[in-house]
Amino acid sequence: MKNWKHAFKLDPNKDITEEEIRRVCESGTDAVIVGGTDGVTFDNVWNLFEQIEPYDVPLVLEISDMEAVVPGFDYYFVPAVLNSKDKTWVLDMQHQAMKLYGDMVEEQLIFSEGYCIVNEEAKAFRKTNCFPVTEEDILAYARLVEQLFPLPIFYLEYSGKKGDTSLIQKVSEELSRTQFFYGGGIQSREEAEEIQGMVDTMIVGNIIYEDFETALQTVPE
Ligand SMILES: CC(C)=CCC/C(C)=C/CC/C(C)=C/CC/C(C)=C/CC/C(C)=C/CC/C(C)=C/CC/C(C)=C/COP(=O)(O)OP(=O)(O)O
Ligand SMILES: O=P(O)(O)OC[C@@H](O)CO
Ligand SMILES: [Mg+2]
Repeated sequence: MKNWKHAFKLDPNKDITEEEIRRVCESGTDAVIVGGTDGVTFDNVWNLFEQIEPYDVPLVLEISDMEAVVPGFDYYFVPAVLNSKDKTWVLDMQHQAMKLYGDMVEEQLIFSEGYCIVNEEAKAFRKTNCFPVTEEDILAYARLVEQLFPLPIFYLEYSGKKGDTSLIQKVSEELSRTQFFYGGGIQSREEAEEIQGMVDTMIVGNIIYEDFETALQTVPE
């Protein structure tokens, strides 16, 4: 996982053809993450799982709903939304889930992600009742995840919008042990190349559903 440069995020609540799934899995991406903010159910996660599982690519479930935890994935990522106003999204959901699934959790398979959601228009920002963050806030969250908590992954989430590259670079400089995930608004090979050098892992989501051929071009050669 440390060496993942690129991952596609497939949304269980969006339509994708079998042929597109094949091309995503064989694109050369380092991983496929299944995750979304709304309309994620056991059935639609299972449906994607069954279609992706036959391929060799590492397969991750990013859990966004306790009812939609499907067994069999290679890894499980659990978000904690650091800039949420509600403790629910930072700790309580995870606490509740540990009551339900705690005895099934295999430590090697589960990774927590410290999310900082920057784009105020993003569904996840609204759903998890986030407060707007300044550059100073973001850098402090990165330090928190690196030095104080620490968590294995810091996820700078712009979902739907491209982030500020000078800020991405500054975040990168704060992180050494923590894996730096960036996601949001990557819509071309050029944008992917620009961001690639600054982050450990870039996540490409919506463009898969908007312009499939361009999405495939975001995979580094
Ligand atoms: C049975 C079995 C195999 C068990 C395995 C055990 C296991 C791994 C248990 C896990 C236990 C656990 C700790 C679960 C976590 C529970 C949970 C629900 C936590 C809350 C997660 C959370 C904070 C979700 C909030 C939403 C969020 C941050 C989602 C991330 C994805 C994201 C931002 C997607 C982008 O949004 P999108 O939907 O694409 O938006 P657009 O449509 O606008 O594009
Ligand atoms: O959908 P986009 O904007 O590519 O963002 C990817 C990912 O960070 C969403 O969680
Ligand atoms: Mg999306």
